[in-house]
Amino acid sequence: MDDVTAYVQELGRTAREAARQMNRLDPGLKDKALLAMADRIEAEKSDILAANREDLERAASEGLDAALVDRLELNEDRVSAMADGLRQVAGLPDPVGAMNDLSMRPSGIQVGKMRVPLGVIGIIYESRPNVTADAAALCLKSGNAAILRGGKEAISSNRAISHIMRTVLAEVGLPEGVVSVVDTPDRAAVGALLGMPEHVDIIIPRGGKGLIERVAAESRVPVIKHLEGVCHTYIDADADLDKAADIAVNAKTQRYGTCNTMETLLVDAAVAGAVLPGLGERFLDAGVELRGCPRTRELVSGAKEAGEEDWATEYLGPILAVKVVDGLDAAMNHIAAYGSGHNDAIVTENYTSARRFLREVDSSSVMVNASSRFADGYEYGLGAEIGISTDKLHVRGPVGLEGLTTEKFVVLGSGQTRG
Ligand SMILES: NC(=O)C1=CN([C@@H]2O[C@H](COP(=O)(O)OP(=O)(O)OC[C@H]3O[C@@H](n4cnc5c(N)ncnc54)[C@H](OP(=O)(O)O)[C@@H]3O)[C@@H](O)[C@H]2O)C=CC1
Ligand SMILES: N[C@@H](CCC(=O)OP(=O)(O)O)C(=O)O
Repeated sequence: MDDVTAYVQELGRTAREAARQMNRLDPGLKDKALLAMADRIEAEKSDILAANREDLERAASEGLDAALVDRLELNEDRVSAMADGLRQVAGLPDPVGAMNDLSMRPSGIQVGKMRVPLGVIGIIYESRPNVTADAAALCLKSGNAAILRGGKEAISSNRAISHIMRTVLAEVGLPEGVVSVVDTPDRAAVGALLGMPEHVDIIIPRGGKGLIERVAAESRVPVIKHLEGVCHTYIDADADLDKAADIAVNAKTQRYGTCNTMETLLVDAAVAGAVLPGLGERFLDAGVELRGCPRTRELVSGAKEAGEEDWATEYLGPILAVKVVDGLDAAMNHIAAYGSGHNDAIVTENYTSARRFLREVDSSSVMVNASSRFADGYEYGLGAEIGISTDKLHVRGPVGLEGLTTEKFVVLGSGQTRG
C-alpha cells in the first residue's frame, strides 16, 4: 500500500471510531463545541486570514481565474460569517434520536423509526474555505464524522480552520476524528477515499464534471452528487417585465462564481422586443458579456454570437448566454436538453404556465418569480448547507442536517415471540 493510501485509511479508521463514539456521548456537547468553535474562529481570525493570504498568494502566482479566487478569498466579514454559520447550526434542533411513526402492532410490539447519523461522510469540494467550517459543523451536529478534501488551492486555510475545530473538539471532550482534513493535495487521496467502504459511508463530491465523472466511475462508496449549475431563467410571455428584468440581473450579477448563478437567459419571442433591448443594456453596463442567438443579436447590438457549446456552459463569470424561444414548451425543451438539473426559474404572472414549469422541469429546485441565487440552504431555512445535491436519491437540492441522517426501525417489545 502506498503512503497516501495508508494515510487516508488511517483517517478513515479514526473517523469510523469517532463516529461510533458520537453515539454514546452527551448530545449537548455538540452545541457546546460549535459555539466554542465560533468564538475561537473569531478570536483567531488573524491566523485564519494569514493562512488564507498564503493560499491567495499561491493562487496569484499561478494566475488562477477570478471565480476561483472569489471562492477562495476570506476577509474579516467572511470569517465572521463562518462563525455565525456555526452558531446558527448550534441553534438548530438536533435531528438525531428523534422517534417517529411509533405504532402498536397486533403482536404487542411497538414499531417506529429513529433518526440516526449516516456515519462517516467524505466530502470532496472546491477551494472554498467556508465550506470546511460549514460542512464540519453540519456533520458534527448530525452526529457524523467528516473527512474533508477541499481544493488544493485552499489547503493552508483549511488546515487553519480544521486545527481550530479539532482543538475545540478535544477541549469539550469530543473525539478529534469527527473533523479531519485530508492534508495532501495529491489526488490519489481522493481515489483512496472512494475505495474504502469499510471506513466511509457516503461520498459527497461538490464540483465540476471531471470530478463527478471520476467519482461516479470509481467509487465503491455510495455517492450524493453535487454537480455544476447550468441554471436558466425563462421570461415567459405573461411575465411582469420589470420584475423579470430585476430577477434576471440579480440571478446573474449578485455573485458570478457560485453554482446557483444563472448561466442562460431564455426569453419568449412574444416579449423579447419589449424586454431584451433594455435588459441587454443593463447587463452590458454591468460588464456582462452576452452571447446570443440570432434573434437576440437583432435586439441587443452588443451581444456576441452564441455557439452550440454556450448553451451547456457554466461560465462562473460575467458571461451570459441568451436565447429567444417560441413559448413555454420550447423553453422547457431547451432546459431538458442543456440544463444540469441544479435549479431553473420561470418569470410569469400566468398561473397555468407557472404550474406547468414547476411540474415538468426536472431540477433540484424550480422557482417562480424569484432569483436562482436563492437556491441555498441558508435561504431555504436549513441553517447552512453541505451543498446542492443534483442527485435524486437520498437527498435532492440544498443538503442540511436531515440530509445527513437516515432512519432506522426500532422495535420495542415486552417479551413477544413470533408464532
Ligand atoms: N452543486 C453544488 O452544491 C456545487 C457545485 N459546485 C461546482 O463546482 C465547480 C467549481 O469548482 P471547481 O474548483 O472548478 O471544481 P472542481 O471540480 O475542479 O474541483 C472540486 C474538487 O474536486 C477535486 N477534483 C476535481 N477533479 C478531480 C479528479 N479528476 N480527481 C480527483 N479530484 C478531483 C478538486 O481537487 P484539486 O484541488 O486537486 O483540483 C477539488 O477538490 C462548479 O462547476 C460549481 O458549480 C461547486 C459548489 C457547490
Ligand atoms: N451556498 C451557495 C450556493 C451553493 C454553493 O455553495 O455553490 P458554490 O458557490 O459554487 O460553491 C450560495 O449561494 O451562497
